[in-house]
Amino acid sequence: MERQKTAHKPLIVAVCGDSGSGKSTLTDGMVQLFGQDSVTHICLDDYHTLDRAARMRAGITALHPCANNFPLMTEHLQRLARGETILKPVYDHRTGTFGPPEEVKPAEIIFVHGLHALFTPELRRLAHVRIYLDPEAALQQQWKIMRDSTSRGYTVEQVREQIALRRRDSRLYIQPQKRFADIIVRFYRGSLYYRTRDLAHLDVRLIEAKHAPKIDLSDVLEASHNGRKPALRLVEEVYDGVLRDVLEIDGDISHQKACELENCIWAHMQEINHLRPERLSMLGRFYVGNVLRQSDPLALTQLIILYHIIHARNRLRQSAEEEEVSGREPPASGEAVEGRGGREREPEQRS
Ligand SMILES: Nc1ncnc2c1ncn2[C@@H]1O[C@H](COP(=O)(O)OP(=O)(O)OP(=O)(O)O)[C@@H](O)[C@H]1O
Ligand SMILES: O=C(CO)[C@H](O)[C@H](O)COP(=O)(O)O
Repeated sequence: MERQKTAHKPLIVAVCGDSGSGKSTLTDGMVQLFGQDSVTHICLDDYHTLDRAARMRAGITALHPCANNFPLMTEHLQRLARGETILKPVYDHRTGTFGPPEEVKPAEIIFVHGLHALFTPELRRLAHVRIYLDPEAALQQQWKIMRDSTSRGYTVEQVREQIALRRRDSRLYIQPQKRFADIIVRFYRGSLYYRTRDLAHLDVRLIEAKHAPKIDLSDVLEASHNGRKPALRLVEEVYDGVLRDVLEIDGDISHQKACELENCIWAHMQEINHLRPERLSMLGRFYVGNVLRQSDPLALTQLIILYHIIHARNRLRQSAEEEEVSGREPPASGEAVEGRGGREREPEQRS
């Protein structure tokens, strides 16, 4: 297998969540910002074992582990992590069938998004940054109906049926992955959404795991005061029984304030500031059917996650340099960077 010469060990960012939870929307903006040729982007839907018709015949949903090729996706991520090129299967959502495989080369940042991106211990070990998308359930349903009925060849009624059929598998196989995330991203409908019904003005919560490496947002929080209440707030909240840091972004933040806060966040990422003038408009983009829209809360969310990614990449580079100086082999992915001590609990495996 060809080995790609990358100056640094690749950093893997896993973006996990249920169907229609906003994984592609969140990830695409970050990928476009770097430029499609500068990062590697994998969607794990390509590792389905059955096409749409075969799944229907077998009475299995795409969320069930048996409908996905875990050995192949794991091997491919291991290879990319080693700097090797892979030949990846391709699943075409427009037709519900597989297309010809495609060659994928590793870049220094590898985005992996999918239903099961944090499902196995090995997938979690490979990921340096672990994100889980957990929008309000009614919102996710609205998003999925809109997307599947405009670009995946389903009628609205068929999408509703699919959602009902998948509920059990989502609870058993997808949602338990939440507990392995460094950051859970929760979009939800707040007061401005209810006044305007505009998806560009959703509220967001970024819920951090206790073990998640911290980034310094103190100046951003300071700048977020706008007279009444801050547009960005860091609070402590009990989530899934655990007290966590939660960063709240107000859906009614003004565009001017959002730009001001974005400036503050960019100032923390000097390494990628050259990307900014040309590609700034890539952040916050989402589709309502076929119509392209822009959302300030989404752009801020993507920028904060980018800040985490750049922070993780710097730590990875630093630990690689230290290993080189000490003459030891660099340790494998996630744990080396995060310095996580404890063992993870497994998602519940039921069938
Ligand atoms: N942050 C957001 N703000 C507004 N709308 C959003 C947002 N995220 C997603 N959406 C809407 O939800 C739809 C589905 O999102 P997306 O395709 O990103 O989900 P996904 O998790 O990648 O789904 P799948 O796993 O089924 O491919 C989008 O086409 C868009 O209309
Ligand atoms: O849960 C999903 C993630 O995108 C899809 O439904 C799954 O990939 C199957 O795709 P399709 O419904 O287009 O056959």
